[in-house]
Amino acid sequence: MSGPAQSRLPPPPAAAGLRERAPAKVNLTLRVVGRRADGYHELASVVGFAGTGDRLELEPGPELALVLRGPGGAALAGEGDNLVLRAARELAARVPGLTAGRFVLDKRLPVAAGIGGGSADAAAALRLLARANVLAPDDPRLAAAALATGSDVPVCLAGVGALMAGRGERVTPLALPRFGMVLVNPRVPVATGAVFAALGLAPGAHRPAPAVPAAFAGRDEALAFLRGEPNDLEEPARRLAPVLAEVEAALQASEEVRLVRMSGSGATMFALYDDCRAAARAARRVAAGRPGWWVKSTVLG
Ligand SMILES: C[C@@](CO)(OP(=O)(O)O)[C@H](O)COP(=O)(O)OP(=O)(O)OC[C@H]1O[C@@H](n2ccc(N)nc2=O)[C@H](O)[C@@H]1O
Ligand SMILES: Nc1ncnc2c1ncn2[C@@H]1O[C@H](COP(=O)(O)OP(=O)(O)O)[C@@H](O)[C@H]1O
Repeated sequence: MSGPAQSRLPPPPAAAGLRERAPAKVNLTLRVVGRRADGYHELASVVGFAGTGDRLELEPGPELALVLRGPGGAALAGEGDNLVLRAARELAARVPGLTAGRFVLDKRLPVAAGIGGGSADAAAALRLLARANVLAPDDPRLAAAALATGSDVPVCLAGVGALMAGRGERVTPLALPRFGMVLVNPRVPVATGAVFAALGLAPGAHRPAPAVPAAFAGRDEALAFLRGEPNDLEEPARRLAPVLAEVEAALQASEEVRLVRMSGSGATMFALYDDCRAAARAARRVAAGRPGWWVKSTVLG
């Protein structure tokens, strides 16, 4: 594999390559249960995946390259290293002779939004490289490359509902009921590190980890659990992004909504509904008169 190149134009011809979806990650709960000596925080988070996300293609070949497309492609083009390239390099460092190739990222998710868009892209890159190089999905080098790329990449690599623990390296699958869901991002980017810093937890601190059921009997049982387990990053994120109060109010205005909460370090908020039609109705109402916000009606699970 030779050095990476990153470009936006010209658009490539239709790739005859491999394709993967990179779904948005949603932290349904997020408890910060400690802070390690290295500064990272220990988490306990129930994570689900949306029916919406980015899309990534790979044309296998000797060169590592990335082409950015889609509504969010331009914004990322000016940035330094993309997480797709970082993940590929982390895997190449662990798999001698890895065949890489040209990635084409269709960037649809808002960036720095608490829904792990970059982590989902990195995980999709690892899945594509695994397919191109005939690596087993449980090859430990994939897990190691995922964690070296970012704390959220292991759960995105699993790509199923899960309890995420530690810095993000412990992922235990957890079947979640299906919900209609609306994601709203007010287009205010929030840096993950800044939100953890604003939490102000002392190094070495410990809090009790929540007891998480092994399974949920249905939506009502899941909601009863979720309502009792908040997102500990929501309060510091609200201080950094006061617009979150407006987002919450807009989502709470629907009579059909079952739960409204922030995902990850924000500023995307999610709302859950019993079905897709209720979610679509709510999304239309929230989007009306707010052209600057990203509002997406989708599903959880
Ligand atoms: C908060 C979460 C919840 O799922 O999601 P996002 O809001 O980013 O989507 C994740 O833990 C984010 O994971 P990720 O975005 O991969 O974070 P990383 O790149 O590893 O770390 C970014 C920075 O966040 C802080 N960080 C991250 C994870 C963690 N468990 N403890 C931390 O303290 C550190 O300051 C680190 O330098
Ligand atoms: N493919 C990518 N998609 C999104 N962000 C990326 C990507 N590659 C690198 N980044 C960088 O990673 C940071 C975190 O992005 P993202 O994963 O969208 O946010 P979050 O961790 O809050 O969910 C961004 O600020 C951006 O600079």
